[in-house]
Amino acid sequence: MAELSDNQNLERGIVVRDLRLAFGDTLVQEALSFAIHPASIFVIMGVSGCGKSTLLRHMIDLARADQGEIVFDGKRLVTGDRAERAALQRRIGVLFQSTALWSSMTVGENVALPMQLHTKMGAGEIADQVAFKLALVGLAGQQSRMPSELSGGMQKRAGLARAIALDPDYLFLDEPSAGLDPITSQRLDALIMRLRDALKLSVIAVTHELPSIFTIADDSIYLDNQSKTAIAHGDPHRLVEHGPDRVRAFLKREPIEAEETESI
Ligand SMILES: Nc1ncnc2c1ncn2[C@@H]1O[C@H](COP(=O)(O)OP(=O)(O)OP(=O)(O)O)[C@@H](O)[C@H]1O
Repeated sequence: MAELSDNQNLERGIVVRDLRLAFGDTLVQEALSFAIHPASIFVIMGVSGCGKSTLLRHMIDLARADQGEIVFDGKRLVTGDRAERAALQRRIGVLFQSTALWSSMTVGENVALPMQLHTKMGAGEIADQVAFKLALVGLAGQQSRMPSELSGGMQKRAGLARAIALDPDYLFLDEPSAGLDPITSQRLDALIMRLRDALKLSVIAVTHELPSIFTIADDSIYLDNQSKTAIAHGDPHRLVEHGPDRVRAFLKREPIEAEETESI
């Protein structure tokens, strides 16, 4: 992890320093230090239960670590005052695994909601923005559909349109391809990369879908279940050849050691 030292003071982007994640006395991960560059896709990977979602929840300020810090564009997340944290929240878009569209609202109303709640935009401007965001995710003209009428892949796209409603700089995705067939999953990967490029988004994705990892990740971190810390950081194409044994096994889908299997 020596390369991290070069990235510890990003003016733009996210820096995580010496983060410790625990539930009471139960350690999940510790000594996590890494940097995420602007307009890149960073994948958090590791076997089930290693702490990927827990790390993501800390990074979007839904949980507080007892040690370490998370810095967005040079500003510490945890010690920032309320106004600063609220401003930062607006720059973060999140797509949870469940997508969580409001089922009683149309797709258009779902995407409009963050703008109604957090901006002073008028109805016409919001309608324009909704149309623009839906077009960006390949759902042009789908405003009046109900979420239940959409396929799983379309629901993810609608969730993405809502996640980017406020033009965030950071987009967090928790298992974006979960439950999707391989083709739909591939299309979602292409969309995520398009959003990175078109909107200069920094995307932070939790996933253990190997095809997705190799397709979308500019950079990645592997959270190890045994040592409770990150044991690899970098481009997955490099890690699959030159990473530690457990990381190569994970990326090659080879059988993992018995002690690790027991904790799954
Ligand atoms: N609220 C909680 N209270 C106590 N322990 C928790 C809580 N949430 C998660 N854990 C534990 O923390 C560890 C990490 O969980 P987490 O969900 O972050 O893993 P994950 O890598 O995202 O797993 P998966 O890939 O299966 O979603 C697990 O051992 C889990 O049981």
